[in-house]
Amino acid sequence: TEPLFTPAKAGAIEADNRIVMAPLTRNRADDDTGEVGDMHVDYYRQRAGAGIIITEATQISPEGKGYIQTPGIHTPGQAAAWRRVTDAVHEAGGKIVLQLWHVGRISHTSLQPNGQQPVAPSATNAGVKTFTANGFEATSDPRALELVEIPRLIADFANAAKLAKDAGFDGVEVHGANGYLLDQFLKTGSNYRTDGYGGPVENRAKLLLEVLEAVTRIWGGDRVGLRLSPFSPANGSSDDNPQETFEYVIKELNRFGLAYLHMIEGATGGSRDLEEGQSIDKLRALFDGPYMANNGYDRAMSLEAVKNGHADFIAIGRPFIANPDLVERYRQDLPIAEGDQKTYYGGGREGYTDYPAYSKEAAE
Ligand SMILES: C=C(C(=O)O)c1ccccc1
Repeated sequence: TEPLFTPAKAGAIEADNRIVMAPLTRNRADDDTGEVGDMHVDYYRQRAGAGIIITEATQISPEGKGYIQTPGIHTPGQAAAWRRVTDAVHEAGGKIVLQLWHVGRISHTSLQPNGQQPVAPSATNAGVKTFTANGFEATSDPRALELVEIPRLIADFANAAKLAKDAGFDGVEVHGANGYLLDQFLKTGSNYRTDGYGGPVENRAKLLLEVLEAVTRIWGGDRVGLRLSPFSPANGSSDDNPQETFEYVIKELNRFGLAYLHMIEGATGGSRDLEEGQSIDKLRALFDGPYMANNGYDRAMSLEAVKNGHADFIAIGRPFIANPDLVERYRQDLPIAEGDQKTYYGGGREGYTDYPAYSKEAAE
């Protein structure tokens, strides 16, 4: 058997195969309650063939929300709604972890409690757009978090991690990528703080490490993953020296005994090319635990990357939209269906739960 289809452990999480369903925002949660519903139960159950499912990004607090209709994990009602999803995935023999998300400055006042400003390490607008009830809108000017607010922010991550445990997940993934709050603190293009959380990389990495401390205390390191995007410009993120920044961060991760490191290799959903002096392999070599590679992997690349030892797991996103049985299709080398981009974000069951598993008839 191809190593890609053999069982593996991501810390304490036992996976039937090495193919992971990557987080995919689909904007179909109830916008008022932040709760998932019946169609999420079907959507995730249909995809339980993945070795591990990572849920769509899920905000840890009202302040951590940055788009319409993204789900939350900060109220008992949201946890109860997610419990229906995890029960269904487990019944179908799958494993599922929840991605803990705080958007930071990638938000809009209309999405914030009391129409307040989004929060960030510094009062610098990302200069990108987000989706609100009025469609695509420029992100609002954020305010800089006060030093005294940091403990409450860490407590919000801990509260969400606890609720995710109550909801029956097999683990959680901390979202440290794609220009959201934790990535905003890590990178020099968004963190201009002059206190202990800004300036040298040791300071810029402090919040991420304190969040990991809090979340692993609840879950144990072996059920906590972390997603990073060192070289991605997503959501207006940038760093003067990402290779240096992330070599430091990854070395610091090893003390937590994490379930896995989920690495976006290159630009999120885009080019895998790196600049002179940048090396994914160097970063990968610094991490002691299971390595989950992401960004543009197709069947051939996935087979190769696991076989040659580059990765223990391959996280694949968009192909899972229209191929609920992607693992089976890769196993048998069957045709891969294309998803309809018009129904990627927002809407109902169309383009969400109505993609069928492969069948000969449909293919003819
Ligand atoms: C959570 C996201 C990410 O990590 O990029 C996201 C958000 C909105 C649209 C696509 C992706």
